[in-house]
Amino acid sequence: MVKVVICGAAGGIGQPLSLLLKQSDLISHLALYDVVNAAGVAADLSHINTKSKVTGHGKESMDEALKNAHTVVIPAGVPRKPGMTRDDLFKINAGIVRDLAEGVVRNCPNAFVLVISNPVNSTVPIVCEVFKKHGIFNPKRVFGISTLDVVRSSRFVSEVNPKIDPATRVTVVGGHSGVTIVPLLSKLPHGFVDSLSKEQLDALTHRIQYGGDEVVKAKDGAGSATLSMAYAGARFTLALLDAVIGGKQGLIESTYVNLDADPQATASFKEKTGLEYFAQDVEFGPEGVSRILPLPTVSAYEQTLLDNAFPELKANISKGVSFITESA
Ligand SMILES: NC(=O)C1=CN([C@@H]2O[C@H](COP(=O)(O)OP(=O)(O)OC[C@H]3O[C@@H](n4cnc5c(N)ncnc54)[C@H](O)[C@@H]3O)[C@@H](O)[C@H]2O)C=CC1
Ligand SMILES: O=C([O-])CC(=O)C(=O)O
Repeated sequence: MVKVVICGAAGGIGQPLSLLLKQSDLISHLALYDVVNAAGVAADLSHINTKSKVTGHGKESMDEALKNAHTVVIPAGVPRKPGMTRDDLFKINAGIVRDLAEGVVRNCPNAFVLVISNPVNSTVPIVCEVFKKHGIFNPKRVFGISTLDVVRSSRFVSEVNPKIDPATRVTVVGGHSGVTIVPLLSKLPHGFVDSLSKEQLDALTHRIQYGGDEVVKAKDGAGSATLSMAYAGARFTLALLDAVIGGKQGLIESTYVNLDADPQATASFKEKTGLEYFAQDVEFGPEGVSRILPLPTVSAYEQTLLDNAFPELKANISKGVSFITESA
């Protein structure tokens, strides 16, 4: 029995994400939780003739939704409007994510938890701190979904150089906001980076780091990326399930994790940077994180991007941590 719960399932991301996950035979029960309209979305999806059962759970039924879940995906919360940063969402989304994490503690303490709600750089530490407080923290099972940064990088790179297939994976490290998003383009084939002028490389890097803003601006007050995020979220969730349930080996995705998920691999990085969380390529295994891949040798250009990312990332992490440790 593989029960996957989507928290925020009736939202802009939640609906298409639920639709994509409904297509997977790895899932036997898709439980849709939202404070509004969960029943309607569930009734609609439940008519699709794939294997999983679909149930809807409204405002008062969080515990019922989360009971014995295998995997919990969290796109609950408010999205940005033009002029806002992801950090501006902290005020509302921090409490939403904390309450959902408390629900996980009560109902499915061994679940894999996949966080989409922004600001991811802070909401993942919030989930981890709630779990630490209750003595159930397993860093191999909590993930910040930064896959959209990888998806965008692949797409934008292929637009700059049509020789590069849009399915080519780009390693993106750091975090999920502005300067903390660090694409390692020097690892791409066909001498990709060397073929670009400094201006072209700057423009491409900026487009990847601020891709979210393009969508926020185009939607003009009606929210942020939902469809591309649902695609990225489904890709991540299904890769994890393929490894955990399907036993597939060698599956790798960039994801924002607590570095204790692989203490040996990350000890010297942690000591050098003082960071407890970082997005990096992770290989999945039956326990979730099987290993965190070593940070590849980076170019001087990428080292500067990393140096710019570290202070902001550190501030985002401590904001999330103190939200839990300094509350009564
Ligand atoms: N990690 C990433 O790459 C990305 C993250 N996001 C983030 O995802 C979040 C959701 O975005 P959208 O789906 O566009 O927003 P939305 O407003 O369309 O949907 C959010 C849903 O969450 C529900 N919700 C609110 N409070 C809840 C609670 N306490 N429990 C359960 N459900 C609750 C709402 O009723 C709504 O249906 C935002 O924080 C956004 O910034 C968006 C795009 C990419
Ligand atoms: O930009 C936003 O607010 C939503 C998001 O995280 C993204 O599209 O990468």
